[in-house]
Amino acid sequence: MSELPVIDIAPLLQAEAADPGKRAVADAIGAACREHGFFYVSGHGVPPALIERLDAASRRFFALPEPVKDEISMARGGRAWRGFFPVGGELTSGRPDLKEGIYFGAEQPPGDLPLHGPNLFPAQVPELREAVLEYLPAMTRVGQAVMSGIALSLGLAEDYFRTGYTADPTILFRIFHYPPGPADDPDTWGVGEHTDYGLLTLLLQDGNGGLQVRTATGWIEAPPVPGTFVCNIGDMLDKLTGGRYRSTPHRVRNRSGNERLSFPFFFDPGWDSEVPPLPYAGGQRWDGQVDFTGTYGEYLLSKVSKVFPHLFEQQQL
Ligand SMILES: O=C(O)CCC(=O)C(=O)O
Ligand SMILES: [Fe+2]
Repeated sequence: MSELPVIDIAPLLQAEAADPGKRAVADAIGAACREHGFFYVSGHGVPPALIERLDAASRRFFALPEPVKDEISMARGGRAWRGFFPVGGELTSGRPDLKEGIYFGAEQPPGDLPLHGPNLFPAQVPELREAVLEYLPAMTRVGQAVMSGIALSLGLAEDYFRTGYTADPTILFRIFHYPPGPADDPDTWGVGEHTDYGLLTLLLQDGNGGLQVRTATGWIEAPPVPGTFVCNIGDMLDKLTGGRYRSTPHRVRNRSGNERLSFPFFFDPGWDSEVPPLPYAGGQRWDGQVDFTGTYGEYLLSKVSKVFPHLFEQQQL
């Protein structure tokens, strides 16, 4: 059993749901955000069959030989920042991670804007494209619903974010494969300790476990709970709330002996949006503010450059 709460967000997905139902969910979300900044989301409405298709297609992709996977390597994704990276290719806190993965974002036509453009999908696994393109809008809906609960919990109107700086959210989606690793090498992590940059992360993980969360009293596991996503607060929401809603460090080590897959979906402010302080609401002063000026896109670019320094130099973003 996990120490992190499971919150059924179904009322937040209903446009006409009675206020008291939404309010109770929002209160649970607010409490979880203040406690650990981590909770599980159930009642999210994403079909289990879609999740199964996504998982199966991803396993087929990662089982392909490396040269085939390299046909969609990030180097070919250019400034759009999409595609495959091999084990050790991504740095967290300056160290290579024991994972490989694929970066995706909202599917867009080619253009000059960094982190925007078409996704790279593997020709050998056509069903991956279908599953990802269905998953992104399904998760965007979940992201908006959780943000409506967060808005209510902050004393703001339910649609504060949805009609504001997440009206056209920045969506990043990744699929990670953690091969079974040297289980207890103290220096080797699937993902090293870090916090997430933005507003919300919604993580689908398979049954293998391995995600750990740093609490005031030490590291705890966030084990898989069937039918849920793990939701955690990013740095931006932490800053906006003056640290009341926590962006909590977490890390991954795959000790299962199996191939672990995870699917983090990042739900963040629009690329061109500025992120002003939250208004006075519900009798509460939200005196936090983000520590950057300019747009969310500029902030994100400065972060991503640290994770893939080589690519960043090549692409001259
Ligand atoms: O793979 C996981 O379980 C967590 C991944 C993660 O923390 C991230 O991508 O930010
Ligand atoms: Fe993370």
